[in-house]
Amino acid sequence: MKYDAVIIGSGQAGSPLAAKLAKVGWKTALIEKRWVGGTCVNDGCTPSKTLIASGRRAYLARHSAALGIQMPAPVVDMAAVIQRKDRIVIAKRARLEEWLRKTDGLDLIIGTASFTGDKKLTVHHPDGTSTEVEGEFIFVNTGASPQIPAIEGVNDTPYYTSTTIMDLKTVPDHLVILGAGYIAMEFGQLFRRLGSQVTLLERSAALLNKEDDDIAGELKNILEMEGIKIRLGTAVTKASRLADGKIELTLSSNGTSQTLTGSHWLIASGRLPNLRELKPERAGIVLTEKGFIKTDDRLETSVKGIYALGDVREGPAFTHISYNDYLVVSRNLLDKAGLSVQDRLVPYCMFTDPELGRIGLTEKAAREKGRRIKVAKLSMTQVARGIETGETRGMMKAIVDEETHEILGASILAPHGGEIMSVLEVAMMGKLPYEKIRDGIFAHPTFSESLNNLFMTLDNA
Ligand SMILES: Cc1cc2nc3c(=O)[nH]c(=O)nc-3n(C[C@H](O)[C@H](O)[C@H](O)COP(=O)(O)OP(=O)(O)OC[C@H]3O[C@@H](n4cnc5c(N)ncnc54)[C@H](O)[C@@H]3O)c2cc1C
Ligand SMILES: NC(=O)c1ccc[n+]([C@@H]2O[C@H](COP(=O)([O-])OP(=O)(O)OC[C@H]3O[C@@H](n4cnc5c(N)ncnc54)[C@H](O)[C@@H]3O)[C@@H](O)[C@H]2O)c1
Repeated sequence: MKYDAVIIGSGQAGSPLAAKLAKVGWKTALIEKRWVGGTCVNDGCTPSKTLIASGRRAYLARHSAALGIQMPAPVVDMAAVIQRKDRIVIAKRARLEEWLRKTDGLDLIIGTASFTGDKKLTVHHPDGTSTEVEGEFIFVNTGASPQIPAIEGVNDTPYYTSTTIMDLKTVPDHLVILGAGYIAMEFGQLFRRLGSQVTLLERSAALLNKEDDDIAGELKNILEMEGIKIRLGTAVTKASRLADGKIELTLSSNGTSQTLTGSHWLIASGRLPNLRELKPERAGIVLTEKGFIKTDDRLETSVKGIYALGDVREGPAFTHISYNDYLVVSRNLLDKAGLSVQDRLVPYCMFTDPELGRIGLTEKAAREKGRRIKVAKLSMTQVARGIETGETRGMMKAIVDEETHEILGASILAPHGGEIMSVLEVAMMGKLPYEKIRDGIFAHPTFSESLNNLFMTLDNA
């Protein structure tokens, strides 16, 4: 079958791109091997944030006495927690599938695509049949999957990934997590709040080494205060399953070796692109050193007419970035917009509690670039809204250019940190000098109002 556009993977770029191209009259095929919606809907943002909401309820119930409300200790009904997550995920996936199937000019093909040549693919369907497909344009949005490190014994030791752990029917006694990145932080806090003992094992000496030390340190304190153990500079050299079903990990740290036993093991050490089945080499697509698809800044691969979007490229792996990739590609192809992914603002939010909302440069990145900067900092203990709601953990931090006073970046470790960060993102989009935020009127008493106070700290700096 010949198409104008063939899109492989129905992730956060593939689905809207397929619908958009079909709508403007391109004969379009969207090939998906599993479930529409990809990682975000089925294994990522939607299920994890749904579970995290349950964890937060348990936490708030346990801490309500501080606000004068006495409650019995919460009982976690894990089966109900998982059922709620499944209901929300299934409904979201179903809505998306209905929309795709109703889109005129779009064929949703269920099966696994493999290149057979330049712009040619075979789709292997679940029933064992296959279809040959050809596209004038091809868009790869196949996403990424958990990376499993080559640790001795890993294949004979039961482990969970971020996908499989979201189907647990009982709360683990002791969850040991390999890694201390986004997934480890979010899931570590979630399971601690549901009642698990939690240990994070991170091989780097520093936590979240892309973030400023004060921010990473503050978050570490917050998680440790909740009872999570974080072991930095720790490598796992061997894994095994004990006779009682527990897992045993051999750890190496500072030249010494010791063992750690847990009831469950979650591997959260990064993700690798889904390319094994796709076989991009058959189309002559060049990969990066780390094995992701290499593109130019308009997302075209080394083969003209073949594009790569989302996590399958090397770059920030977020839903909103994949969606922005779709906008860049579609607007360039359809409107000749000349958009590029270079220098785009990349916001992100780690959904710990408090959240870490981030945008632009950190202090350390700005200094490494030799930028002349001022740094504004405010503890959440000084934020009126935080004091009133009993949520004073965290801090706000912003980096401004010493000369132009433009905001270069912000780290907001606070309740609703992602939302507060977005206020500063808009200021950055408009290239506002920080004084506009310092003197702007925000409703009282909101968290965002304290951005006045954050930038006031620069008055005497
Ligand atoms: C636990 C977790 C939590 C996350 N939380 C957040 C968050 O809070 N915020 C955020 O911004 N990001 C979050 N992310 C990251 C986010 O989910 C991804 O960056 C996002 O989904 C982008 O994915 P994508 O569009 O590149 O592809 P995906 O959504 O991964 O879709 C790829 C699709 O391609 C299909 N596919 C693969 N190979 C083939 C093939 N050969 N043939 C046919 N189909 C194929 C797959 O089945 C899949 O459906 C999270 C990720 C995880 C794992
Ligand atoms: N809120 C969000 O936006 C959100 C939430 C979850 C996941 N995600 C996305 O999913 C991606 C994957 O998350 P992740 O947590 O798996 O990866 P990550 O890259 O965020 O963190 C992995 C961590 O594991 C460590 N590590 C790697 N190998 C190790 C080993 N052998 N032993 C000990 N530590 C090891 C790394 O040093 C790193 O700190 C993220 O990069 C992010 O893009 C986003």
